[in-house]
Amino acid sequence: MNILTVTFNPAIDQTVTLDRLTVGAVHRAHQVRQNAGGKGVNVASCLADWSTSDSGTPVAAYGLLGSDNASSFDALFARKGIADRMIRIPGSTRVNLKLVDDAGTTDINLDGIAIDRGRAEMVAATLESAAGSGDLAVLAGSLPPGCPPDIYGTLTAALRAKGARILLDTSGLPLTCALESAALPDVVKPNREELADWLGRALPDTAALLDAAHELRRRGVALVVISAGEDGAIFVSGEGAITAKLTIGDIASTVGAGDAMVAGIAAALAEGASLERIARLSTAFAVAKLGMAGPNLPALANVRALVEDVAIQWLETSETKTSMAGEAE
Ligand SMILES: Nc1ncnc2c1ncn2[C@@H]1O[C@H](COP(=O)(O)OP(=O)(O)O)[C@@H](O)[C@H]1O
Ligand SMILES: O=P(O)(O)OC[C@H]1O[C@](O)(COP(=O)(O)O)[C@@H](O)[C@@H]1O
Repeated sequence: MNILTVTFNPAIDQTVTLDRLTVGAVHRAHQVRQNAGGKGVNVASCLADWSTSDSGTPVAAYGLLGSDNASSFDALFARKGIADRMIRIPGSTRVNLKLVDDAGTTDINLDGIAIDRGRAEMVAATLESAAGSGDLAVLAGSLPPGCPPDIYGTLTAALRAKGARILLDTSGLPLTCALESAALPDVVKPNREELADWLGRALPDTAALLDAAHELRRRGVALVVISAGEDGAIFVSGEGAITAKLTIGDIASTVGAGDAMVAGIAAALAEGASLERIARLSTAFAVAKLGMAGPNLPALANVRALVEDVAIQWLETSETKTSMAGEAE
């Protein structure tokens, strides 16, 4: 099997570190760094780090890339052995600003290069011709201006017809369209705020997250993962429901933690893992990435050690759900 990541709207992340961000003030920054990013690119980057392990799976990056500033992407793909299937288009890939101060990270994300339906269809055609039975397609991130907002639903139907499974991580209108499409993804990984936006209600606690996950499961999504930053994440499938969490001391950057988690879910699915292994591996990926500046994993031994440390709590098992349903009858 292969893992195919899809990024219609990649980004170069420019991370500026300063003491305290004050709106309207002049700041002196301590440090600035840039890295090739965007959701599917980050997922591919973490998966490539993991693929040097015994259980690694080949990864290819699909999507669109501005030809005027592609060099950091070229270097990343070459350095990590990621198959580069991104279509170059005229213009510059957006630069997203990440302002890191002692209170956290402030994200300023731009729109991206405007495209027309034809460009989106070119990506779809490349993917359709590459995808095969048992592959996993990771559809990730926002969509650039001009891209049909229902492209993820269209792609899901087409890739499923080729025998691939679909993991979706997006937000806003593309998420709404994908969840209302006739072809639902096999796996979704929204964060708490993205899902709250879609539902139109806050998700303040575990009970609310579990309800929301069940709502998606009833629609037909097999595995629902809702990430909640430092509160960890909830994982719900036919096997039951789990929360998983790991505390970390020093955080280098929270940018890309969700993408690392998606990479961990993909790596676990490639192993044919149980729900608990999915929760452990993806939480370990996310927390391991928090200690790194860009979309990278540390040495594999460190990731494996974190897998053992993840705090798991079972909220439901398939047996408890069946017996509760029986009692209700
Ligand atoms: N401050 C943190 N402490 C511990 N774990 C964290 C922290 N921030 C993120 N994580 C881990 O990374 C995962 C993804 O982070 P989250 O912020 O929810 O995703 P996204 O980047 O998509 O918004 C979380 O579910 C959690 O496991
Ligand atoms: O595609 P979007 O939603 O605009 O997000 C793009 C941004 O998200 C990132 O992929 C990071 O995402 P996460 O922090 O959610 O993992 C950045 O690299 C990028 O700047």
